This record gives sequence, structure tokens and C-alpha cells, in this order.
Amino acid sequence: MMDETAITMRGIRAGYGARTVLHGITARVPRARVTALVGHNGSGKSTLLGVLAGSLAPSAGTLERSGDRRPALVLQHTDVPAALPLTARDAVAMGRWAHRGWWRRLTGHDRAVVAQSMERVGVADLARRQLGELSGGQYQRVLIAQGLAQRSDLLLLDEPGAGLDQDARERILEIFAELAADGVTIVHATHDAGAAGRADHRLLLREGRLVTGEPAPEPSLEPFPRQGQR
Ligand SMILES: Nc1ncnc2c1ncn2[C@@H]1O[C@H](COP(=O)(O)OP(=O)(O)OP(=O)(O)O)[C@@H](O)[C@H]1O
Repeated sequence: MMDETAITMRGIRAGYGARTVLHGITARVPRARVTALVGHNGSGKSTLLGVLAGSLAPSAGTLERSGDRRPALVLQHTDVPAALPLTARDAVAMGRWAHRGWWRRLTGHDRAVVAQSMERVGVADLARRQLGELSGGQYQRVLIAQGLAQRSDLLLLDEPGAGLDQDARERILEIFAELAADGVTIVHATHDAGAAGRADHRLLLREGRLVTGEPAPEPSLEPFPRQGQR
């Protein structure tokens, strides 16, 4: 059975000012699957995530998305100072701002969503800890919970495994698989061949173009390859 499509990109060009970084990306992202965005430094992975997140407008091409919920762009733990005087729960609650506006008090429903999101990624027991007390892996999971608290059906992550040890990276890949099984579409940029191999689908970028059909750094890069069973 063919996977459903969450995102269809046709001829997406995007860049910064006069500089074009993406030169016509045509690709699909399957719904409720894990897609890895793979490519060397500077190949355009973060730029493509920005386009998918809606924070960078393409200069040409079209982007269609099933579902009407706003995508959640999950920050990278190395990009957010852990010295912020916030508890893990506060950080996850920030995910509700997208719904409420930061000036509104959280409702009981918001708090329930925050608690569920933390539960989902196994950080419920860390709720009262200060961010600065968390390991890199715990912090990254808190940020994923922040994305989940937005109740988005599309999570976009830029190198979530960066700077984490093997166990912590493994944990995150397991969480991705569980979320996908629950219907969440995941797109994550990665340098890690292991993480890319574990995804359901891969998009390989080279110098702002999609590479397809070449001898792959295993497994194949055909559209929508299915690996293993769910
Ligand atoms: N805000 C910006 N303004 C101008 N150029 C940018 C900006 N952000 C990225 N670029 C350029 O766009 C190109 C693609 O960068 P991008 O961050 O999308 O690649 P990447 O594949 O995510 O790389 P990395 O793996 O290093 O994160 C690079 O040449 C980069 O210098």
C-alpha cells in the first residue's frame, strides 16, 4: 500500500537575498513516517527545514501540505542556552504559546497537554529540574516535548542527535518511531548514516539539489522505500 503524502514540494527554490541555496526541490514526505534529510554541511538541509516550517518563503515552486496544523520546528539543544532559569516543564509549556499567546495563563487543558507531551518522551520525572541540570539527551527530549506540546502533526528537527552520545541518539530514534506510529510526520536533518538508515524515507541533498537513484550509502534512495515492518 502506498503511503499517504504529508507534504508535496514542487520545484522549490529558496535562499537568502540574492543567494539561492535550494535549486528546485521536487519531493514528497510521507505522512506518519520518519523522513531523514541527509547531506553535507551547507547542502541546504536547514534551509529546506525552514521552508517546510513556513519561516522561509520559497522564491519559486509550490508546497502543499495535508493537514492544517502549524508545523513545529524543534530547536536543537545546543542552540538554546541551558543557563536559562527555566524548569523542564516551563520549557515544554512554551510550546503552548503558539496556541495561547505568551501573555495568557495556561489553562488546565494546556497543563494536561504539557504533562502528556513530557510523558510521551520520557521526561515527566524531570519536570521540576532546571534546564541547566539536564544532560544533552534529556534536554533534547524536553525540546521534542515542547514541539509535541504544540500538538502539531508535523515535527521538524535540525540535527537532534548533534552532540549526543549513542544511547541518547538511540533513544531519540525510538521516540521518532513511536510518534510516527501515532500519526506524527517527522522530518529530521542528520549527518548520522545510522540515523538516516533507520528512517522510513530519505531525502539526500547535494548543493541544494535532491540526489536520487545513485548507488546509495545504503539503503536505497528510491522514493518511499519501506524498511522493515511496523
Ligand atoms: N541566514 C543565512 N543567510 C545567508 N546564507 C545562509 C543563511 N543560512 C544559511 N546560509 C547558506 O546557505 C547554504 C546552506 O545552508 P544550510 O544551513 O541550509 O545547510 P545545511 O545542509 O543545513 O548545513 P549544516 O549541515 O552545516 O547545518 C550555506 O552555504 C549557508 O552558508
